[in-house]
Amino acid sequence: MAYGDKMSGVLTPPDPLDVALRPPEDENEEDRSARLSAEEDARKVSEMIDEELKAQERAEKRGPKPIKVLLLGQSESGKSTTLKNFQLMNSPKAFRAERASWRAVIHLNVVRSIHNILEAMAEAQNAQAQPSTPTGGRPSRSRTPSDSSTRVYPPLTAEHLKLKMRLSPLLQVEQALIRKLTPPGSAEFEATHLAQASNVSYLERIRQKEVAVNSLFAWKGVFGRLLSDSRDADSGDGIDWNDPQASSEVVSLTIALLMRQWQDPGRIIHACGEDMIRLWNDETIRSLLQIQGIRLEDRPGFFLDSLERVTSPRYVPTDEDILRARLKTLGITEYRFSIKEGTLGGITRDWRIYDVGGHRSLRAAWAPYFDDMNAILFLAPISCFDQTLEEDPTVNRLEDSVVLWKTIVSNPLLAKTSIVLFLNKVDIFKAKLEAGIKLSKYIVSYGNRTNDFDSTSIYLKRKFAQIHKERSPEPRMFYCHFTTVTDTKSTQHILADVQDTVVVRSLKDSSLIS
Ligand SMILES: Nc1nc2c(ncn2[C@@H]2O[C@H](COP(=O)(O)OP(=O)(O)OP(=O)(O)O)[C@@H](O)[C@H]2O)c(=O)[nH]1
Ligand SMILES: [Mg+2]
Repeated sequence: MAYGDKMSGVLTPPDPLDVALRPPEDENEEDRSARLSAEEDARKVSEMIDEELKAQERAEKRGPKPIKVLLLGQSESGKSTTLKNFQLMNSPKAFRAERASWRAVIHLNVVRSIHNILEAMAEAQNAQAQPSTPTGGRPSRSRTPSDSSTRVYPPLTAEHLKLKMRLSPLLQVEQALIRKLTPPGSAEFEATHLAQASNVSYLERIRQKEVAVNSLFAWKGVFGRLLSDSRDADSGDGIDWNDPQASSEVVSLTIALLMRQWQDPGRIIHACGEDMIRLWNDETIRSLLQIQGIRLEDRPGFFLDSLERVTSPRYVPTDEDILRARLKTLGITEYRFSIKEGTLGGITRDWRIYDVGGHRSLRAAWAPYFDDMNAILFLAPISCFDQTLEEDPTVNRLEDSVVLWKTIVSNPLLAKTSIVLFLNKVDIFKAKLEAGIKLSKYIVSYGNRTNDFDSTSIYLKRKFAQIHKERSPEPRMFYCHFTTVTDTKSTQHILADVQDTVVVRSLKDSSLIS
């Protein structure tokens, strides 16, 4: 019997740990004393580690409480982008170690934009196919019920339709990326719910569909491997993607086969790169998008102007790319870091930044965090003055931010909390004003004041300041910054300022300084 309980006759496997640790049967005296001395050393190291952990625990109990900051604002206001700036400032190495994961998100953003274009082409094709509409190269009229009976489209050529066909495998890439990002239970397609609740057109619902990721799911880990895999992806597939001879049918079929074979959707995105560039630079396509009122360049996660770079097999996202990448937040993300406060004799303070989802359906989850925060960083994207909420197309986005601001500043649980306002997306705001979009058309109270940045920004800042003054349960300072949080340089400057303000306030509260 190799092992077991001889008395009962029942075989029980030997404890593998015991077997591994048991001294060899033929151990001599010299080996034995060497082994005992090594065991003694290991015991001492283990005790030292235990002692260090206990000391750390005691220091944490004695030391100052961590500073807690909660990021608030409507969906797409820039909360997660601000969190990324905090990470880039305070843990740049860890931030950059996650580049590979962001590459997948950026690819998803690219595919999403192409998907939007393909849908717009399909709508124009439908219009061209209407029996009562003249075809054969003459402009056609869309007669879909939702909108568009008066739209006149330029005709799509056979070349456009070939491009569309060759790019169709990207829809499978989109699904593959989404599946990786959002395994069952980790996220949801919000638009699936919206679609039933609202009466927006099918096309509009497709455009609204957006991937959201739950912070509980470690999605970044899923993509960690892909970057290194794709680095040496150039060889070995037997296909020369630069060969101009390759016919579209072969490319299309090959891509479909490779979809099954390859785990990295980046390869297919690379294979479709030239076609995507051709599609995006095509004048007919541009005017077709314009007719449908689609401005992809104003949407979050826009990378079509950098296609050559982001579809290259060796693409590694830059810091700016990561800040521009769009992934909607579900749940709550906590980010921890420490800062040495030089002015106070080198005390190290722990910081915790909390990022939440800003979609209306997620705002109920904010309240439990209110009673324990040192500061709220509230983001109001002022560029949205001419847009409506995705979750309720009857509500103006800026109006939603103002109402939300009122609710936050008047909340009694936050009476003693510092609130810092970021009037965000200043770059897009300026571009809209320069393009002649009038603030007064949407914010009627603005009246006939000049439509330049100075007047409009002062007006909006005053509105927010007034609400802050009138609605705060107790008097408190109004901190406000005009921001473009995708611009790391200016944002880090502002965040350093905010960090100082919050520290000073927290020290005043704990009476360490007066
Ligand atoms: N141009 C420009 N884009 C911005 C700015 N701030 C944020 N964005 C972009 O807007 C998109 C949305 O930003 P997020 O930070 O994901 O928004 P959020 O508030 O976290 O949104 P939820 O997670 O849905 O609540 C991202 O693609 C950002 O890159 C800005 O100041 N200028
Ligand atoms: Mg977010």
